[in-house]
Amino acid sequence: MNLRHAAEKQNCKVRERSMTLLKTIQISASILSADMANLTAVTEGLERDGLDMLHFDVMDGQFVPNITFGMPVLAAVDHCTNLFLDVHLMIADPIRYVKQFAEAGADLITFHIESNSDPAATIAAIHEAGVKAGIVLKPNTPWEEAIPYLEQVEVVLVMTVEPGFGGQSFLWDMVEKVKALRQYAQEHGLSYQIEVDGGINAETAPRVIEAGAEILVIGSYLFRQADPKAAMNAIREEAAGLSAQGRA
Ligand SMILES: O=C(CO)[C@@H](O)[C@H](O)COP(=O)(O)O
Ligand SMILES: [Fe+2]
Repeated sequence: MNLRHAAEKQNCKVRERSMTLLKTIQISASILSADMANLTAVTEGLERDGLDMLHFDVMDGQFVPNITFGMPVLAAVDHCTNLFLDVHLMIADPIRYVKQFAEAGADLITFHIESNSDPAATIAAIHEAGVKAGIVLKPNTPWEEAIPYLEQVEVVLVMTVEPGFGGQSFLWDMVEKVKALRQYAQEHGLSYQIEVDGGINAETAPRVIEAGAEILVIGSYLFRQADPKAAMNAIREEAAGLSAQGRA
């Protein structure tokens, strides 16, 4: 019995997942900062609050110094939510696990260009599994290294902290990287979306939105909020304001 079948045995609601990768700001909540003992309740609360995606930070203790969770946690959450599941693989050899994460319910799989897997083959494997694909760039990796893959991916994830841990401070230099990737997409008629991850909060969100980011991963800031719905809406309103001014 595969993971999907195992999880289907749980009496969770039937998925009716909408395609959420639209040209609007999307908030992806990093469950790294969530109360893991109450993940189902946390997920249901955020879904009610209008969250767009759930972000799974998968770490293997090799590619990054931390270890988190894998397919079983994803599969369990998948069958209890309609939210779009955004899986960020911080693992040494992502291509080995693509099929398993797809079966566990991933809607988007992003992997690091700095990992050991061949990027083109990994993107192809993700697409073959019926999942959207994205490449991730660490802060010190020049954005130009992504150029050979930009026609193939749906998402480019710009790390705005060093991968490995939640709760770090935003690296302001990364705003220029987002701008460069947005400009490249415009100049070449490409449709990938730019996701940013790390240190996103009410102060940094407007700056990355202005630069061209459309998917914001938010962990510690969101889970610190007494009213996450209000916090998400404030960021969306700010984005709408920037857009109305022609700044986003
Ligand atoms: O991928 C990572 C860290 O490696 C992130 O997804 C963080 O978990 C985001 O957390 P905050 O910086 O928002 O607390
Ligand atoms: Fe992440």
